[in-house]
Amino acid sequence: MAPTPERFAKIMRVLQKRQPTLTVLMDEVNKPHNLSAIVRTCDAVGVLEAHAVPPRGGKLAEFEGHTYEATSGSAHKWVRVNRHEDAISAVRALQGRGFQVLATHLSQRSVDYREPDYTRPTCVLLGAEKWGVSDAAAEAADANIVIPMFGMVQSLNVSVAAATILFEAQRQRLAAGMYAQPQLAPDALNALAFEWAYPDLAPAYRERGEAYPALDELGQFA
Ligand SMILES: C[S@@+](CC[C@H](N)C(=O)[O-])C[C@H]1O[C@@H](n2cnc3c(N)ncnc32)[C@H](O)[C@@H]1O
Repeated sequence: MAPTPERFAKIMRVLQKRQPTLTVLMDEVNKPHNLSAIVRTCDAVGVLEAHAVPPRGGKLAEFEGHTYEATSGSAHKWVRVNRHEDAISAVRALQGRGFQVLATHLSQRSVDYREPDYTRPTCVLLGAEKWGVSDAAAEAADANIVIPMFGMVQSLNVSVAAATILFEAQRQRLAAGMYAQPQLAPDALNALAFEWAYPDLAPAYRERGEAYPALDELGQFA
């Protein structure tokens, strides 16, 4: 079914602000409501796709499926979560794609989370609720960041920490004009627009190996 013009305009507005160079890597974040809340914040900030190492012993179906839909408020539909086997290989893969990886980790080299330049391609590495980011993953990261804490409790909830850091990234990127013009390449933007606007039609195109329709000069799919 074709989306209403209003719905289609909203899809285009959102995609024009998506930030393919900003992401998170969730390392064994194991509470579904935390995963959902982080994905929801990713959507709000404009993260295009997120990354996760599923908790050990957790069921893949739970991680990829419906258990985190409730808290995400459907955000999981708009932010793809890529699965990785382990944190170190995920960090290396993201660095290989040009991302600086900022591990949320208290160490001798930790800096205040507001110090890094988030206009660079950036991945924020978030740790598991119980044991945080491993020392090995923190070492593999390009920098370690912390949100200063002045209370009796030592750490924040992981989804709260993610939101705090991602909105600092949003603040810096807004100031740099990165939401004022599309960060996605035109072909990628058009493909996502078709997938979001026609979720019932897009799979058949992919199965047939056929290119999606192009946007015409009116910004509609021909
Ligand atoms: C509950 S904390 C983990 C606590 C764990 N006992 C530890 O020592 O790391 C879960 C995750 O939230 C994030 N986090 C919590 N407080 C933070 C802070 N003050 N600065 C940066 N990240 C924080 C980190 O990603 C952390 O791995």
